[in-house]
Amino acid sequence: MSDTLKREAAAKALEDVRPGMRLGLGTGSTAWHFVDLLGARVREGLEVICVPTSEATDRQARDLSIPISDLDTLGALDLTVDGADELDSALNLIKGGGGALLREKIVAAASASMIVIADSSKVVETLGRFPLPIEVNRFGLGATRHALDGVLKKHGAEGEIRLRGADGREPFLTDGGHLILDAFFGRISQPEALSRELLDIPGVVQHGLFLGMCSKAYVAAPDGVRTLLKTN
Ligand SMILES: O=C[C@H](O)[C@H](O)[C@H](O)COP(=O)(O)O
Repeated sequence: MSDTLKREAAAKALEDVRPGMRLGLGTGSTAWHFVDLLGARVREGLEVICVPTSEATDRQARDLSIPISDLDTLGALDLTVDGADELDSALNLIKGGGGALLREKIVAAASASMIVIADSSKVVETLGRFPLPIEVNRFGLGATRHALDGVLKKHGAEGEIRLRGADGREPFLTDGGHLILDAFFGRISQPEALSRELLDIPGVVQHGLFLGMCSKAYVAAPDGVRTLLKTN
């Protein structure tokens, strides 16, 4: 996705921001543009209070003098704007390509609504082409992988599970100090059941399926930005 398209989707989401809102700020290269544009509006006098979903977004927002708070102080938010790795027509998502899925899900769940900004290449008929990020505790990794293998098999996964960043280097660590396992499903035909089964594994901290959380998506393409709304 070109930066121009990312910025166009981000600019559209900015139109939904009202003075006084408590905002969740997403993570990733598309959310970066939203935070950047929001920073310009804050400089012009827009009053909002924001909760970032990662250390990276926290740094970006502070550099732009965007007022920052946290969920301990605010408890609930009005709106979260975030990117996604995949979205389907029901606005179910795969997120976590950048490893921020746990904080992103906590912040989105605390928000009255969630808007996703993305380009049209992220829209899929069935989720699962993008490897599903699964955040796991370091302790008991072998047992967690073993349990995950069973879940992947049951759901007809086309591929395997990979520990992120582990190819000869230190594995990738999330902001919460956990590991990420990327699971290659190919297609996820029963996302709700898969979500429950993953969360039933004690070593799984969270996964990147965001089901029923997103209310609206702005999808940018060369011929303009489309608005997708949650139907159910
Ligand atoms: O962990 C990262 C987030 O879920 C991102 O929002 C997601 O990976 C999309 O990122 P990008 O906008 O860079 O494609």
